[in-house]
Amino acid sequence: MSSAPAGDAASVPLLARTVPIADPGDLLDLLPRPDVATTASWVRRGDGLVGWGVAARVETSGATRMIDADAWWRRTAAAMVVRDAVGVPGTGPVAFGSFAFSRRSQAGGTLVVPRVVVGRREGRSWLTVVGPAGLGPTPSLAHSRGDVVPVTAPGEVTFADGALTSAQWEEAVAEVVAAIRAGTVEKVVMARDVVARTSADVDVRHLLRNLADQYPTCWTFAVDALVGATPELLVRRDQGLVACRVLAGTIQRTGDDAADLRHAAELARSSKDLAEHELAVQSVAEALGPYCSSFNVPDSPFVLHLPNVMHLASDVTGVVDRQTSPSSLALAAALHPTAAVGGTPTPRAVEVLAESERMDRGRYAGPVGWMGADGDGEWGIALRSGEVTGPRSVRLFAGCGIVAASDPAAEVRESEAKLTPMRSALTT
Ligand SMILES: C=C(O[C@H]1C=CC=C(C(=O)O)[C@@H]1O)C(=O)O
Repeated sequence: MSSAPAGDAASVPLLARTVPIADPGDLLDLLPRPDVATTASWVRRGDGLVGWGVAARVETSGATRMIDADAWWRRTAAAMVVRDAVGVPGTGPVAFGSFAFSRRSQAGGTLVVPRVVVGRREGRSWLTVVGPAGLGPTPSLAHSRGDVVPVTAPGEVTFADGALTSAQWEEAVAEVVAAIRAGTVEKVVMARDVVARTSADVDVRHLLRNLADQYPTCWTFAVDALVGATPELLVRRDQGLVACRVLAGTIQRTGDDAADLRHAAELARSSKDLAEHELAVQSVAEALGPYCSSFNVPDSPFVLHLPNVMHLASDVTGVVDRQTSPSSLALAAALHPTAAVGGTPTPRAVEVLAESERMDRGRYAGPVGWMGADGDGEWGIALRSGEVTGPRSVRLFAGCGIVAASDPAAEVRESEAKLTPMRSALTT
C-alpha cells in the first residue's frame, strides 16, 4: 500500500471545509481541467459530486485492496480537521475510489481525496475544500476553479481489437457455453475489450458530458482514469439504509418504441434471462445478509430502459447491522464480484473467465464510487466504461452473462450494444 501526501505520517493535519453555495448549475460544467488523473465525478440526474485536484491518495493491491483502502480512509478522515456547515451525505471530506475486478490484477485500487469537491443533493449545493490546516479565507467556487481550460473533443477516433477479435471472442464464448452445458460451472460473465485511438488528446470532460447527456439515469463516473456511465449500483449506504440495484438479463434496443415495448415484455418472460437474473440477485442477497439486520428482495425484476439496451433489474434494500456497521466500501468488498459480473459459482466462474477472456480486466467491472468520513457512500459496478490508458488511447470494455442457453453470436451483438455508450461518448 502506498499513500500520499496525507499518509499516516503527515505532519500537518488536513482541514476539510464545507460551505453551502448557490446552485452552481451543471456539476460537470464546473470541472476546470481536462486531466483524467485528477478529475473525479459521480453524477446522476444532475445530483452527485465532482472533484478536482489531489489532497491525499492511497494505492492498494491484492485480495485486501478494498479493505486496506477502507482502513486507510478511516485513519485519514479521523486525522482531518472537519468544518462542515451543510451536514448531508457527501459533505465534509470525501474519497473517490476505483478497484480492480481481480485481486491478481496489476490495477489494484485507489482512493483519492480531491482538493475541491462540489456537490448537489435534492436542491442543496455545497463546496468542500481540503488542504493543510490553517487560517484561510472562506472557500469560494470561483477561486477553487482557478484558470479554466476550455473543453476539447478528441478528434478522429479509430477502434481496434483488444485481446481478442470479435470472432475469437465468439469462439471463446462457445467454449464457455459448452463447459456450462457439461456442468462444470453455471454462469460465466465473459468480457472483451476494444482499443480506441484519438487524433487529439482525450479531455475527460468531453466524455463525461456526452455520457451524462445520453445516459442521465446512469451514474456518470470518473475516478483515476476510469470513465463511464454505469446503470448498476453495487451498494449505497445512506444513513443506515443499504440499497443495491442488481442487473442481469439484457435485450438490445431497436430504436422502434413499439417493438422495444414488445421486446421488454419478452425479456420479462424470458426463462434464460430470468435464470441469469436470479443468480445475480441471489449472490447479492447472500453477500449482504450477514451485514444487515433486515433486508428486502423483490419477488420479480422490473425492466430498466436505457437508450442502448434494456435490463432485468431488482432493487435490493436493507437496514445495516448496527453492531458491525460496515462502511459502504466494506459492503462493496463483501459483495464484489457479484454474479452479474463474475458468474456462479463465483470462484469457479472467475477462474473460467480469467482463462477464456485472455486479458486483465483492470478496473472494469470493479467497484467505483465515493465515500464520506462516516462510511456512507455509493459504489457502482464499473460497467459501460473505459480506461484512459494514454493521452490518445482509451480501452473500452463490455461483458455478457453466459448461461447454458446463450447463443455466442447474440452475445457478440449484446457486447457491441454495451460498448455503445463509450464509443459514442468518444465520437459524438
Ligand atoms: C457485464 C456487463 O453487464 C452486466 C450487467 C447487466 C447485464 C448483464 C447481462 O445481461 O449480461 C451483465 O451481467 C457489462 O455491461 O459489461
